[in-house]
This record gives sequence, C-alpha cells and structure tokens, in this order.
Amino acid sequence: MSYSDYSDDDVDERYNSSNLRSHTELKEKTDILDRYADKINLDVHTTHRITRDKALRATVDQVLDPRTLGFLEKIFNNGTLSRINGCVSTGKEANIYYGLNESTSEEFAVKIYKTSILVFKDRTRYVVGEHRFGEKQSKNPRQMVRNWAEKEYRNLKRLYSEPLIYSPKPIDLKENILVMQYLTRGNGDPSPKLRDYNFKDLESVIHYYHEMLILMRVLYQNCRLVHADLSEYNTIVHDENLYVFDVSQSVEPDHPMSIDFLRMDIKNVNDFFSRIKKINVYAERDIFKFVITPSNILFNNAEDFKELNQEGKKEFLLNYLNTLNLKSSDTDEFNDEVFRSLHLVSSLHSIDERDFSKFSNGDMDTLVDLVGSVKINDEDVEKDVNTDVSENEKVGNDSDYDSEVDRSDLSGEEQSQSKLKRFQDKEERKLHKQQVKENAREKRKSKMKKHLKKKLVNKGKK
Ligand SMILES: Nc1ncnc2c1ncn2[C@@H]1O[C@H](COP(=O)(O)OP(=O)(O)OP(=O)(O)O)[C@@H](O)[C@H]1O
Ligand SMILES: [Mg+2]
Repeated sequence: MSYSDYSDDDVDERYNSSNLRSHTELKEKTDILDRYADKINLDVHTTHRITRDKALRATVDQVLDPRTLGFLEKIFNNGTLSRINGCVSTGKEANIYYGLNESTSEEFAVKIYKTSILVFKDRTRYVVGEHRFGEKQSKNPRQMVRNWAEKEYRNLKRLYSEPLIYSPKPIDLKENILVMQYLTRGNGDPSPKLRDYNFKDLESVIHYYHEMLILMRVLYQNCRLVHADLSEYNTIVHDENLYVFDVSQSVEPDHPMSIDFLRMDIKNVNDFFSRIKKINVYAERDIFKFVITPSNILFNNAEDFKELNQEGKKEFLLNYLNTLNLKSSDTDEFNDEVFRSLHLVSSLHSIDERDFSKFSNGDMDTLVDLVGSVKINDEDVEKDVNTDVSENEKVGNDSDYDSEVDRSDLSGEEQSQSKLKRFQDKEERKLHKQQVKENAREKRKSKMKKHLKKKLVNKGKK
C-alpha cells in the first residue's frame, strides 16, 4: 500500500497519534524516500553547489514529513511532475522546490508549506475576519496549514485571471503542496526578485516603481485583494515584466485590518525605491488614494478609461501617476508619518459610496473626512520643521523641478530628461538643504542680538 492509497483523512488519522512518530513513521519515511530516491533531490538548487549540511537536513525534515511525502506521491502519480530537483528557497512558512516533468520538460515551482505548528501560530490575524474562511477557522495545525495553502492557491488563481498584472500560473494543490509555473531566466535558474534585478538605468527604476503602484491598484480594484506582504522580495522580474506571488496572507478589502496592511505595503514599496534605489517617491497618502479610489471618481474621463484595451489602461494609470507631486521636503515626510499613524475606520469596505461621491464633488478629501478633525496644516508644519531656514531658502519648493510649463519649452529628449530628474534629485536636495541650514547657522552666529539692536536703533533716534 502506498501513501496515495490513503484518503486525506486516513493520512490524518495515522499521524495524529503521537506514538506513530516513532519507529513506524521513520520506517515509512525511509521506505518512501527509498522509492523516490532518484526523483527527489532536496539539495539547494543553484548553479554553485552547496554541500548538504545539518541545517538543510533539519529543514527537509520539517517540510517533508511522511504525510507530505504521501501528497507529493499523488502529484507524481497524476502526471503533473516526475521529479523534484533541488530547493530554490527556504522560507519561514514554506520551502520552494524546483519541479520537473521529464516527459514534457515543463518546469514548476513547488511550494511546500511547513507543517510545524509554531510557524503558523501568528497567522491567525490574517485569517480571522476573512469571511472566506468563516467555517474553516481551526485550531488544528494541519487544518491551518491546509487552509493557508488553499488560500494562496485561490488568490493566485484570481491574480492569474487578471490580464493587467502578471503572476505565476497556478497548476495544482494537494494539501500543503502548491504547484505553480516556474519563473526562470534559463538553465533552471529562477528569474531575479525585484530586489536582485539589475536595473538598466534610472528610467527602468522609475518604470518598476510605477509598475508596483499600478499592481497595488489593480490588485485592489480588480482582484479585490490587498497583498499584505508586498515588497521587493515577493515580486520577480521575468521577461521584463513584474510578477507578483506569495499571496497566502492577502486579504479582501472587508478584512478588519486591510487598511493597515495596505498602508504597510505602500510603505514597503516606497522604502525600497527611495532608500535603496534612491529616487523621489510619491506621498503615501496619494498612493493610498490612487489604490482605493474607483475609476469613475479618480478620473474625470472615466468613461474613456473603460473603453480602453489593457495597454491603454496601463498608459492611462501611468499618466495619472505622472501628475502627482513627488515628496520633496520634511513636511512631506512628516505627513507620511501622520498618515501611517492615523486611526482609520476598520476596513476599506467601510469607505462607502457616500464618501466617494462627496470626494468626487470636491467637497472634501476622503481620508480627512474619515479621520474627522485631523487636518494637517502644511504651513504650520513647515514652519516647525524648518525653523532655522529663512523663507526664501526653504527647501522642497517644487517649482525648480516640477513645472510642466517649464518643460514645454524643451525638446522631447530634454523633456524626458527633466521628467527623470525630478525622481533623481533626492540626494541633491538633501545636500542643498544641509548647506542652507549650515549657512543659516553661520549667519546666526554673527547676528546681533535683538535687544542690542533695539538699543542701538533707539540711541540713533535720540
Ligand atoms: N513561481 C516561482 N518561480 C520562481 N521562483 C519562485 C517562484 N515562487 C517563489 N519563488 C522563489 O522562492 C522564494 C520564496 O517564495 P515565497 O515568497 O512564495 O515563499 P515564502 O515562504 O513566503 O518565503 P519567504 O518567507 O522568504 O517570503 C521567492 O522569493 C522566489 O525567489
Ligand atoms: Mg515571500
């Protein structure tokens, strides 16, 4: 009898009893490993081989318990793949293996969720409040892992069916094993994560920044999902397109924490592009609006938007982003921090039609309305932050960088250079600002004290 002869419940039953975790389990594990010895290679999948060490063996044990091996056997038997050929990544919640179908030469990413209880304990906050898991919430760790894998599979299907974004094709799910398309740059190597991608130039950095923002909006508007762990580690550049994956924790907008997850995603994306890639980015609040506002409210000519094909829609969204101001001053940083700390209504779902229509009439700013009295007075903040900088030296005045009117006199090439420059001036502005502060400090040193000045003036009058 092989593992695939058991039903899922049989397998459960057999391994729920703790005394089976001894001799029988070990023997069966050895048996199945023997049977598939030439089909399952769990070494690190890399062009430069790393020898098997203790740590790796421990990880293997954590992931490939006999029960999981049983499900893997099912996947072999149904002909999806015939070999596991190395480990692509070992993560907190799952390992990714390189799977191959030797008769068709198709390659797959095989995500095997760890069945260890501890790792899944802190997952509750993503599942609680998720109506799709209403009846399925369970304290049984196996059930939890199964739910988790199923959630990722279902989310991945949603993403894959949306033509405006890219994600690996979901292929199969058996219990805690998810099989999907393998994103490869050839030779069995995975395509690079956004983090490791070799950006050609500044233009390409800005391009992928915009792609990330559009991705968040399409996920929200069309797939009704907030990723909830979006970053340069959970996106891959494959064939020059931005692919998103790792969606087990993604939630729908009516999840009680969707607003917090979305704000976190926006911050992560902005942090990567501003801190690591050193470009100027948009205010988190503007991005948030861009993501959650329906097209008929965000765009004046929303009817035209509907009629567009996929490419046209992307272009349209991109044009919208290009109209936003980039962050340029301490005030903007401060506003981002305030935005992050605002206590907003419990879910995006609560932003109802009423708010959106008020917003479209220009009566109010949706978020300000939602948070009631909290209103940031830009001027006050700016004064606070830049107390030692004189008015005309204030940094962050967009006029030198940003004006469409200025650009209109330029040739096409110059215009695009100028557009790029506004993303690039981050360091320049910082230096300039330091210099201005330094000058002001020097000036103050030789500045006459107010009371002395008054005395002298009065003396002169006499
Ligand atoms: N379909 C795929 N094709 C190629 N590589 C992939 C694919 N899916 C995942 N990977 C690689 O495996 C890594 C881990 O995948 P994933 O993020 O889904 O798992 P994880 O358990 O959440 O890992 P982590 O805890 O590191 O985030 C990715 O960063 C990526 O490098
Ligand atoms: Mg991940």
